[in-house]
Amino acid sequence: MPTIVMAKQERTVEPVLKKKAFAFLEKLSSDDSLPGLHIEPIVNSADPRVRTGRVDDGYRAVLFKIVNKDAVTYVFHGIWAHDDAIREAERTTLRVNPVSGIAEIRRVEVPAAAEAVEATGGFSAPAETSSTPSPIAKASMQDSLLTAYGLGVADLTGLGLDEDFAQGAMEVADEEAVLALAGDAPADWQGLALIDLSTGMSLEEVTERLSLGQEVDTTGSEEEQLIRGLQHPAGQLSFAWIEDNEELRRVIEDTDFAAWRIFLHPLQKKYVDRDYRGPAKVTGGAGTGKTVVVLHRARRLALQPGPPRVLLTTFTRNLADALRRDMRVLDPDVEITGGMGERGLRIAGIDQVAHSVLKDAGRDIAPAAEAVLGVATADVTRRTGPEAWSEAISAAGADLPEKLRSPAFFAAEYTMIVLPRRITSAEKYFRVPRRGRGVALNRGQRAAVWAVIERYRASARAHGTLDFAEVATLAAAHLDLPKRRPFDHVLVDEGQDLTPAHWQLLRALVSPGPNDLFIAEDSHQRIYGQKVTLSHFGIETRGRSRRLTLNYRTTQQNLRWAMGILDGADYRDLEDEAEQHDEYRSARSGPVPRVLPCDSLSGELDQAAELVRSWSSEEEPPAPETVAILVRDRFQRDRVVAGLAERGVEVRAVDAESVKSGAPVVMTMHRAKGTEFARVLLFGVREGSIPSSMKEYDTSAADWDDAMLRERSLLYVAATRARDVLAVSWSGERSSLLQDSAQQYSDVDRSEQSHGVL
Ligand SMILES: Nc1ncnc2c1ncn2[C@@H]1O[C@H](COP(=O)(O)OP(=O)(O)OP(=O)(O)O)[C@@H](O)[C@H]1O
Repeated sequence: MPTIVMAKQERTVEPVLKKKAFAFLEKLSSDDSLPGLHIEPIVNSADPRVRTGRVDDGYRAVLFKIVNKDAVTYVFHGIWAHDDAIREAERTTLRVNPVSGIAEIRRVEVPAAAEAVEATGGFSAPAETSSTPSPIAKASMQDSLLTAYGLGVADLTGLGLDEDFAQGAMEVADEEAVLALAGDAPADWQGLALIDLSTGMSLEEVTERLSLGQEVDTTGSEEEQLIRGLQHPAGQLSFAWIEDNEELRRVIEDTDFAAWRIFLHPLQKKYVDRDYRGPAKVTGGAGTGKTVVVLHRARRLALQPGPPRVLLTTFTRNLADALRRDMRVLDPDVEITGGMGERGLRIAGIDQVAHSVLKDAGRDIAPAAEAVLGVATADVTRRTGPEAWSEAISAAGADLPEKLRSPAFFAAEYTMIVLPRRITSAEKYFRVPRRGRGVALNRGQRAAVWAVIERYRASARAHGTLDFAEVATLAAAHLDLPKRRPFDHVLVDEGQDLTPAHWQLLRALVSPGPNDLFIAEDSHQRIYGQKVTLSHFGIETRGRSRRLTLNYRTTQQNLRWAMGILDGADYRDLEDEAEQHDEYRSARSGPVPRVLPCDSLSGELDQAAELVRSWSSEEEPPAPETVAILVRDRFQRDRVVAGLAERGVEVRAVDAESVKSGAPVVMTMHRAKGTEFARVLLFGVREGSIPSSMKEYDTSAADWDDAMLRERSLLYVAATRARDVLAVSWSGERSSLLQDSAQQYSDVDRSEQSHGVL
């Protein structure tokens, strides 16, 4: 039975052909001699392995047939109308790059005589073109980006890049030109290598990232070499081995061949497949495919024999729902279980997991409650409301210094110090080290603080409630006494937002050991809670921490603008290492973000209405639900929905529910975490809204700095939701977060705006 390898498609298969394409490939994978397939070689083709096959009367598939001993492999290149298919087949070759060993599909300039190819053993295709574009910005050699990094043509060809492509690369002077050239690279991996090098990455780093630099194995037949080339890690950017018919169906039926499901970056693939001796972590900017890695890895672990008990978790229920949907798309055959610790894969928000532990524990929760709260009972079903700290401060905070009368201070003190350290009495609280809290407390102040905490706990007990951090801490304590470990592997997405209680719970859910914890995080996207250092919770990822840097979601223009928001801020990751963002890059290009200042809210709403209208009246408008307006809070969200309705533009507020088709969406920036849209308007980016007034963080410089970092991150998260087009508006004073370099990349044109041109 032949094996099918899909080559990444430049064009999607037309919807009417999908069923036929699937039927064709299904037949081909069972028996290539079946009648009706009409697999035929092409006279005068540049590559003797090329074949065409009949999809229907008007369309043919172009394939390469590799016969390696008894095994037959077909590389599916695409489907074209009959005559185009023949032309494509005549001039296309599949070859192994002699330097990198990676398989590449190439076009030759002039169809070569088949005999000529045969005479060379059919392996070195004639006069290949790298389809290097000429309309790139040419520059003098001293202006070239790559020469500025000390690189020459030989360095690039030494990696395996085509000579003419390398020469073109030496002439590019700016990012736009790099992207244009990379988009037309002879092979995906060559384009990526160029983008990496043009951002200042060293040859060694590029070699490592793309698994280059190994001597090409020229042993065995040409067929064997081709198969190795198709299996090369960097070959996975362009070729995917299809395992079964179900996978084939999904690949064909998906509109865009769902690139993330099958064509992984070599680094993504490595982090999916690799076994780790303990906790491991993947970091990376927004849109670098961390979630994709976590999903593939969860699938791999869940499909192991046993099957093992696997948990895939994240910060919110919405995000967990999205992971569940994505897992169904990735592989509907992965069994998603509902119960705690059942064999198979469970996908749930971390607070849902904590709740399940307590629910399953029932009355057995008593020892944990005693250890965490100092009383042997806990009512586990209802949650403490957000007003509880204010009430406790009013009721028991008479002795508090003015600056400590802040619910934000108490929430942080409780989740960062009191709960993780299981403090149940004033005596213990007097002695606890409070490193990192940023505000020193003397004994008298500690007594005043503890009085409020006691009141908070007493009031919750009286109302029969627990807060989320208490639930997670109780769950962790329950699992630790004695050691109950409901999972074999735990994977975490959006790790930067988790609290100490969550990390204690995660550590308690799985025994330390191989592949125990796998964490995806981006500290630039922490929009909840305080900064946490993993090693304080028995989770040591040092030496097993890796970074993804290629953004698949957004354009380079949007990405640069978004990264400008982060400039100058001091971020640290979960290992307490300084974070950087200058390595992130995208291989896509698009318009520069629009910046739309307005004099009044009503003017800003006018602009938003006009913008959404103009997007929807384009020749090829985006699907309505792929347009989003992101705002600071729910109040503003409802105001935008009402304001646009008054202006005749129908948009839909989205909260906990998922996005429905049919109308542009308005959602808070917090809710937008983990989502993506073709076009995004950031609305109301003004001082006092983002960053907010920040009054409640006046208690300490450290709390204030951390809160400011979260505001910055929130705007970064919001800006990085945009795939293609980004616009930013405000009325009144522009947000100070935009004053830095984010502003300089933008396209502000007041004269255009004053004439109402968007
Ligand atoms: N190998 C790939 N090929 C094509 N598309 C990819 C690949 N990896 C990721 N993507 C796409 O890039 C986008 C971002 O991926 P993903 O959501 O995994 O990134 P992320 O790092 O988790 O982002 P964020 O931190 O912003 O949530 C998605 O649309 C995803 O489908």
